[in-house]
Amino acid sequence: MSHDAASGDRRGPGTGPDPAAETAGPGHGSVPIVRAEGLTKTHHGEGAPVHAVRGVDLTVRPGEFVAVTGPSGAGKSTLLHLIGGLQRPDSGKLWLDGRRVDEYREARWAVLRRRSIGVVFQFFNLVSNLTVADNVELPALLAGASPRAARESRAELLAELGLEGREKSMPGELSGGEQQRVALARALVNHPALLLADEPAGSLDSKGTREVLRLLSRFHQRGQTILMVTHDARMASAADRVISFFDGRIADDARLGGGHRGPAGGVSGVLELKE
Ligand SMILES: Nc1ncnc2c1ncn2[C@@H]1O[C@H](COP(=O)(O)OP(=O)(O)OP(=O)(O)O)[C@@H](O)[C@H]1O
Repeated sequence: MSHDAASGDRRGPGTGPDPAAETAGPGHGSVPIVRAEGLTKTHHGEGAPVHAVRGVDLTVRPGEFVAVTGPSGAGKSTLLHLIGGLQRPDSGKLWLDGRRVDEYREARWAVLRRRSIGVVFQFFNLVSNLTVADNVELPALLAGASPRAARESRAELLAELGLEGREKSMPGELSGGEQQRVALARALVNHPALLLADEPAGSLDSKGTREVLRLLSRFHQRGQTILMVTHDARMASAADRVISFFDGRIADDARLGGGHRGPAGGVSGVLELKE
């Protein structure tokens, strides 16, 4: 990562440092991985405009596992897409690891996502004509890893995710649960500061759901920051914070007592966003 976020980016208002980070101070936690202020997004489809996200303020600190739940159409996926730069907000500000990103153009977002944000979707979105190994190695190579390093990271992750021996399989030959584990490996291969998961078990049976839940919890316990959209109360209960989203707004934001509470501060230097 450049030193922008850590030292304060002085390039002007469009790229300035997160004021929350500047005022955080010792004992108040480290630089948030995500900070959104007044984010809004309206979709203009066939019918009337849909106000999917209506002024969201949100801070996610390093190591947190945050679940966003709410009824269908509440705007959960839109919020996730705004945070991952897959859609642009109409207004509001967004900082990732202290760096102002809402005005980034697509090329810059692409670099940021490749290096620092892992994304898993409900329907896996694997490249169907690439092997499992190539699906996982590709983002590492695109991010500049040597072929050898990409191979090593892929082997380590696939072993960890119980997919040893499936390297040469094509995605279509795997079960849904296995495909989602490959998608998880792909999302994590560049050690992203932030993992975004949009209904990661939404198309899996109960065994696949348990498996994804177990893996997300394991990565979280090692310090992985996760923001997950889910309908599933059991999935949400694995998080240490649950945000209820309703009609484009945060209706409730609750910390769960039992789950692992990620390191509240001091790890930004480890889990920093790389650009
Ligand atoms: N690209 C789009 N064009 C037009 N309308 C959209 C678009 N994407 C989402 N919407 C609408 O915006 C609203 C919020 O959608 P979104 O997918 O963010 O909600 P959600 O809470 O994730 O729903 P679900 O749980 O069903 O996935 C819905 O009414 C949806 O139909």
